[in-house]
Amino acid sequence: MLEVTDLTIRSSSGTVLIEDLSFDLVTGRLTCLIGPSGCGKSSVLKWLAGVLSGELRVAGQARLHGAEMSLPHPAIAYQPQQDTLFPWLTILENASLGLEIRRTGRSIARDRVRALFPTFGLEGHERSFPDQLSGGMRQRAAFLRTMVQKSCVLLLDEPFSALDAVTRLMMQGWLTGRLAEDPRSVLMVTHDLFEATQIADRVLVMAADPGRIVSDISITTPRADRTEVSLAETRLSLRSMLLENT
Ligand SMILES: Nc1ncnc2c1ncn2[C@@H]1O[C@H](COP(=O)(O)OP(=O)(O)OP(=O)(O)O)[C@@H](O)[C@H]1O
Repeated sequence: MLEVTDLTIRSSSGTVLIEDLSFDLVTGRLTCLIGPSGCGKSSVLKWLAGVLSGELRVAGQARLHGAEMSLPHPAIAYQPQQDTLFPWLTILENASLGLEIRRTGRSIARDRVRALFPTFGLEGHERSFPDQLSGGMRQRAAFLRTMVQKSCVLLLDEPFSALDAVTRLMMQGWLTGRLAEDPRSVLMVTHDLFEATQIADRVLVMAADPGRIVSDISITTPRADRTEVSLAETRLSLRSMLLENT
């Protein structure tokens, strides 16, 4: 389990961007983080990933299985909002980079990643460069790069925002299926309430000025029983919370 305690982030001028944020991420559970634009969702992920701008002032602690962590930490894999693929590397090289950095041998890493290219709709593009692919394909390559890492915590910042509706459903299904086989803690930012209620075990709702958690909702309906209708009430209540806090 990953625990975040009393996270406060201030700008260099002292403005409080995020105040006293505390939450935990349980292994095998997918937590969605929602909230109005600018409330600090990406900043939470960036801090946990160890890539928050150095000019921001941060207080707070992260613990993994009870032990304090220094960030960045190899137990955490991060997919930023932008795909951040290196333009001079092929899609295969980009997608296997996370594994290679963590010392998986190059050919093993590439074989492992190549095997998933069909599932991620990237087959035939192993040697393409990022600027030869659509935004959705680049996002799937970045998602693949994150998912193949063996890290026990995954931070996903709007991982499906560039995907068409059908591909998005396929990737959501793949993610939840993968988590069932190989449980990890997932914190995923989304602006899509339907997505959140379809795949999350829990939804954390943030408000802005300063960024803080205002609601923590567990979704216990089994995923197979989740439909437009069965979770309509949950979506309505999430929407009202967002409207109240925007
Ligand atoms: N380096 C920085 N210096 C000063 N302020 C920053 C910096 N980075 C982010 N902020 C501010 O922190 C706040 C939170 O930004 P953040 O990107 O985390 O929000 P968000 O909820 O992820 O937004 P969105 O949903 O639009 O992606 C914003 O007010 C933003 O302007």
